[in-house]
Amino acid sequence: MEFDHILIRYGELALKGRNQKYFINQLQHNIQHKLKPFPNIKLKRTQGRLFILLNGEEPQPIIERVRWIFGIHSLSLAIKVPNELTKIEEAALYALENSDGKTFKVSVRRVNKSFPKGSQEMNQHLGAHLLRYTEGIHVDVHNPDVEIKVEIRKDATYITSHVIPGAGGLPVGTSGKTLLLLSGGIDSPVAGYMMMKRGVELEAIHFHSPPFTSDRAKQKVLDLAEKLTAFGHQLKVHVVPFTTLQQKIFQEIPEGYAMTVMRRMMFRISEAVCRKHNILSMTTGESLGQVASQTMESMHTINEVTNFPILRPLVAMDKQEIIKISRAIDTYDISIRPYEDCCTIFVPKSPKTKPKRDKVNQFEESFDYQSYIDEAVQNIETIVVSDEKRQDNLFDELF
Ligand SMILES: Nc1ncnc2c1ncn2[C@@H]1O[C@H](COP(=O)(O)OP(=O)(O)OP(=O)(O)O)[C@@H](O)[C@H]1O
Repeated sequence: MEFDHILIRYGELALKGRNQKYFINQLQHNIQHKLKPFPNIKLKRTQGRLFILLNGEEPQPIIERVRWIFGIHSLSLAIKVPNELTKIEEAALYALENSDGKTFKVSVRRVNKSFPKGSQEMNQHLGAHLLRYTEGIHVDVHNPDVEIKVEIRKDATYITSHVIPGAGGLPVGTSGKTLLLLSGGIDSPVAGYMMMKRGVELEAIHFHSPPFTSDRAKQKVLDLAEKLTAFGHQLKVHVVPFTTLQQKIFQEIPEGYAMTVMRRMMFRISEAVCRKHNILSMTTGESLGQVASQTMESMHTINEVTNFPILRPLVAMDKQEIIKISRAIDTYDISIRPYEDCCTIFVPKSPKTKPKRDKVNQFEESFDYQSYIDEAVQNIETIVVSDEKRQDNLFDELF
């Protein structure tokens, strides 16, 4: 006897009513993708559950990959036996003996109503059986060390003990797509992660100003993107050549307003990329009050240039909370590598904290920025970062 399956529970999905099928199909697709390196295993779907049939594979590396897939509520190693009482008894005993529990409880769910014993009767029967064949182990129905769960289904019975928490959220791909403005800093990768957790697929855009920002700075962004693929499949990173436009801004716009204009140009370019790739929103790592450009007035002035939704999942978070997540998703060490950001290189030490829309509009009239935008968009380099190299999704701290 051995644990030969992994049972996957998908909590929040159960609430999605008529859309449930669509959500589960996407979840199944995402799991299948992550399990490509294990050709022997099979993924099966029955009412309300997904099962991974291990076919002799070691379970631990598979659990490590699967538990980071959004939409999964929890996982358990499971033993599959025929719907026969003696087999169920044997498997329940194996599950209990392979746990460290000193106290236990049995919870039977009888989905298959043609099984002759009811759930309550089975609880008592299996509880008594386990007590008879073990020593020094007691029943505790309120706070057991281990809960032996028995699901009697149509095809077979599945017995589990430990419950491993999953990543929660919604399957990536079920909530549309957003364009993540990905700098090399701490915040924007965290913002990307938060959106993926709500089921949103990402493409990323990065504004690069060579030779003022180096290849190292670009590589840093690609490394961050690669970390984010742990939660999805692949990530397209659109690298925008930003030097000419930035230099022009620096020449034409009064110092205090250069930062605001630069952000507005970023959103204009991002919107063009969204339109081209059929993406309906943009996401930034802005958090209110964190720096001069992230005041309410500044957001108001910057937002004026686009009517696409700008999602700011970190807007009300403290820096410490953001850092905690960035450590947990393993982007922090990359984000703190020293690098040059296009925003900091050209921009004055003291940008206006309360930039006004009418003033900015007036300043922007000083040059034909649209031609610079068009040129930047035409020369975008798109790099696809995939999750193929990733085998080790070991971010323990969040859960
Ligand atoms: N070079 C860039 N390329 C793409 N997006 C950028 C770039 N610079 C800034 N952004 C976007 O603008 C947001 C605000 O940037 P800013 O530099 O003001 O803040 P930050 O707190 O340092 O953010 P981060 O830690 O994400 O760099 C970033 O979170 C990111 O979404």
